[in-house]
Amino acid sequence: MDTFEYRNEQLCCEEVALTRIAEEFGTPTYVYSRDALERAYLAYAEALEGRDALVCYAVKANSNIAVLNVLARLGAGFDIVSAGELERVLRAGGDASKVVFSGVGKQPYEIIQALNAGIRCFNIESEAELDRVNDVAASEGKVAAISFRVNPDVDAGTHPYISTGLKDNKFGIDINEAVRIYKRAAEMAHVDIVGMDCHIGSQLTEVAPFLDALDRVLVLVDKLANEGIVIKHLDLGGGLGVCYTDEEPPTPQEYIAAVLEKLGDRELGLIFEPGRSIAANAGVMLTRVEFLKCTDEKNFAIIDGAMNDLIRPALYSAYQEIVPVVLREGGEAKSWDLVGPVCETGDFLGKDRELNLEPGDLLAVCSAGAYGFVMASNYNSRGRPAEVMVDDSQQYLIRKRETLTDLVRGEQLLPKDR
Ligand SMILES: Cc1ncc(COP(=O)(O)O)c(C=O)c1O
Ligand SMILES: N[C@@H](CCCC[NH3+])C(=O)O
Repeated sequence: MDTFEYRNEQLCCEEVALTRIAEEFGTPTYVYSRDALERAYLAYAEALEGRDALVCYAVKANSNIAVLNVLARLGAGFDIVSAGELERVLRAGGDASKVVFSGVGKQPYEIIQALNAGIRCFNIESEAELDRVNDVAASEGKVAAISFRVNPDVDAGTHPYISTGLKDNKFGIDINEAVRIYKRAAEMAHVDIVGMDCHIGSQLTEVAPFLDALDRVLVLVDKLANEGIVIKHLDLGGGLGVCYTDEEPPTPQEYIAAVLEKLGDRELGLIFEPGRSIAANAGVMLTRVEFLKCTDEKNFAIIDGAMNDLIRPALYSAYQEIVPVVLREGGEAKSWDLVGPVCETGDFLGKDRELNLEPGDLLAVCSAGAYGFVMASNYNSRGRPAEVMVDDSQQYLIRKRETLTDLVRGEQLLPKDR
């Protein structure tokens, strides 16, 4: 079954017509399919069956606790980048011992929280961060399990803003410095070296850059072994791309098969941190056409979803398919720019889209399950959208639309006498 498909001219998510969701919860609203999330996670888990391996879903891609809970119930681990994400994982019933903590700027309070929760491993991204983790663990009377994120200096062939494995990116330690830094860490009393990780970028559509990075990382694993430092697990990060339009990225099965082939009979535990490839195509954002405005130059469809709700088109010129929720007979398709109500010229969700539109039409912005709601903001004092999870023929509100009260929560006026 395709997750999102037309039945009787109506776009459905699993067994639920999206018009029903718009009627009940309004627009803009994010809609996720439980089944699609589960299938995407299981594609990784099943490809790794029988191995010492963990699939740590990258929480940043979609951190709604209902989404995390669906994955936790399947036994997923989680890749976090903040204390906030750890809190979400724990509230969602995630197992702390399957959590890895990535990110270049972990704060002392975040390290303490993660140590006390009993996470599996800190993915350390600099020498200064190594010192901090060791000091904080010492002050807590603990030993932190650590891995270094190595920057292998390979070109992931993706958008420059989401490429992370090049020398001039801020991520990870320089691969040429790694032996020295690992040796320093081995001398420290409050860290325990367990792994090595790398993550070279996001939305990769070829296996080759992953394998290039793996080659370089394996050379390092062997060099360390010669120094008596044993790497127990390799964490290859996330990054596998999805189809937004006509991309043909490898499937998780193909990607993992290629990795396993390269690893041969090495005894290394494996961790993956997929985000986008689990969540992106499990979700759409519903939005409604408010007005149509045609000039000599352009046809604008003004919709109720905007860059604050879904920033990828404005930020990366990302293309996401936009399709009608109800297919219309009659009328003609024209080319439209789909623009939101935010006061920015860059506020568009799609440009030059051939659509047959009338005011009031519902549209679905596709592939919006990852890096959608999580990157939403309150810019222009717009409340963030609702989120709904579909499970077979049921729809569940998993995050309420923000109200005007939510918008000013935590703010206060200066005292009257000032
Ligand atoms: C360290 C790390 N792990 C995992 C991910 C998830 O990546 P993706 O959503 O491309 O799978 C990211 C984001 O790119 C990341 O920075
Ligand atoms: N937010 C990005 C991906 C960033 C990946 C996080 N390291 C996107 O929408 O494509």
